[in-house]
Amino acid sequence: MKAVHFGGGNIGRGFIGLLLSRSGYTVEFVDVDEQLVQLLNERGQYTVELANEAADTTIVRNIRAINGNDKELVAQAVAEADLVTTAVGVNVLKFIAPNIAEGIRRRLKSPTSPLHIIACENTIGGSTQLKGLVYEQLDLELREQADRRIAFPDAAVDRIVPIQQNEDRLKVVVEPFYEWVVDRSAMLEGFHEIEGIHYAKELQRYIERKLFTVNTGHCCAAYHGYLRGYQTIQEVMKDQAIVEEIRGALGETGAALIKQYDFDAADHETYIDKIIDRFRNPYLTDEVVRVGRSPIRKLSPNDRLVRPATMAHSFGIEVPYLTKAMAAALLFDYEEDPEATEIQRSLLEQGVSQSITRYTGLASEHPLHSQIITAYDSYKERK
Ligand SMILES: NC(=O)c1ccc[n+]([C@@H]2O[C@H](COP(=O)([O-])OP(=O)(O)OC[C@H]3O[C@@H](n4cnc5c(N)ncnc54)[C@H](O)[C@@H]3O)[C@@H](O)[C@H]2O)c1
Ligand SMILES: O=P(O)(O)OC[C@@H](O)[C@@H](O)[C@H](O)[C@H](O)CO
Repeated sequence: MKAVHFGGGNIGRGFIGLLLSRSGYTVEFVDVDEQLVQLLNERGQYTVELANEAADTTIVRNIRAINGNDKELVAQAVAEADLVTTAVGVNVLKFIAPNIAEGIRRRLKSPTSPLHIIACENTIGGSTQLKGLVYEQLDLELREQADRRIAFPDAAVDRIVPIQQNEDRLKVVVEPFYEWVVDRSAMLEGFHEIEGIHYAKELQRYIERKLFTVNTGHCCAAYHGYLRGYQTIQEVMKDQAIVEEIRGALGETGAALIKQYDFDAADHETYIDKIIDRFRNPYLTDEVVRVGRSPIRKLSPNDRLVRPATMAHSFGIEVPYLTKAMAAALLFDYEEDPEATEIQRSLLEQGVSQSITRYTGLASEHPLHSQIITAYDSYKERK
């Protein structure tokens, strides 16, 4: 069995590649990083180390790689694959879609087996988004054929994999915890179950619980941590005042999730505690600027801050901690992050009120809008 995985980066190697290889797949990574592609091909294997006391190690074998710019090779790989997965970043999906579409075009010329394409990105409905981008490239007849033979099941993936600082360029240090949930209802008949994936009937509750707890908490840590000058999430978690901000925000998202999905309140509290412990993992060094990366994406209406806040607001739940985290996100002025610099330019040229509307979608008359401004002004004064 052959899996083609787009994005041989941290989560690609440290989680998706590892699980697929363990399940008997030959994994072909597609990446635009030439050096990475060359090394993966030279060695045909890499090491995954767990961030625990024993530093447990696994060698991932049966892997190779192709350059994402080689359109011909990528399309052919997709045409012949048994499974396609991605972990490139949600904003990159549009760049890989044309090659996936070409692969599908070739594949549909003969009666091959069904294909599942799973986007493992931190977003709601990532595979559905990818499907939309791929279908834009196909004519109606091919789309109808693809509807019968190609599926795009949505997924939620959870494992903290920081930016790597190992001497060995291919080695990845990952936290021990992992969760990969895939929408069972979207799988085509006869699919081969992958060991370690939980196939769930209703994915929405899993992805929202993950994104609005793990990722909401994580970005609160990053944005408040950045404001106070910390470099790593592990340092941030030693600051009790920030831990209170995180707990406050997760109390708000938790209340909304419990109302929306009827989660058991005690179980959800345990889920939050476990996540906060994961952020503290002393065997990891996770940079604040990685976790805070792409603040425009993180402030967008359907992402980890605004969506749970509007959801909570619609249930009559107050969200002072989430609005404070949004204000802190606006002040994330890390110069190497193009989205951070774009926000800073907008704040300078358009002012805070217009920038909030532009990035969060919250109109100036929305009650949360003024709360963000109040928090922003107080943080700005302290800066
Ligand atoms: N790292 C984590 O803890 C984690 C956990 C869960 C989900 N995710 C999600 O997984 C995705 C990837 O995150 P990451 O941390 O692994 O990032 P990363 O930067 O380490 O990896 C992304 C990889 O994609 C490659 N890439 C970029 N453009 C490409 C293209 N056009 N074609 C092929 N490859 C391309 C990059 O070269 C890089 O190797 C993101 O959506 C992220 O939100 C990350
Ligand atoms: O990848 P992002 O930029 O959406 O979010 C940064 C981190 O919160 C994220 O990568 C987590 O480490 C991961 O989602 C844990 O499962």
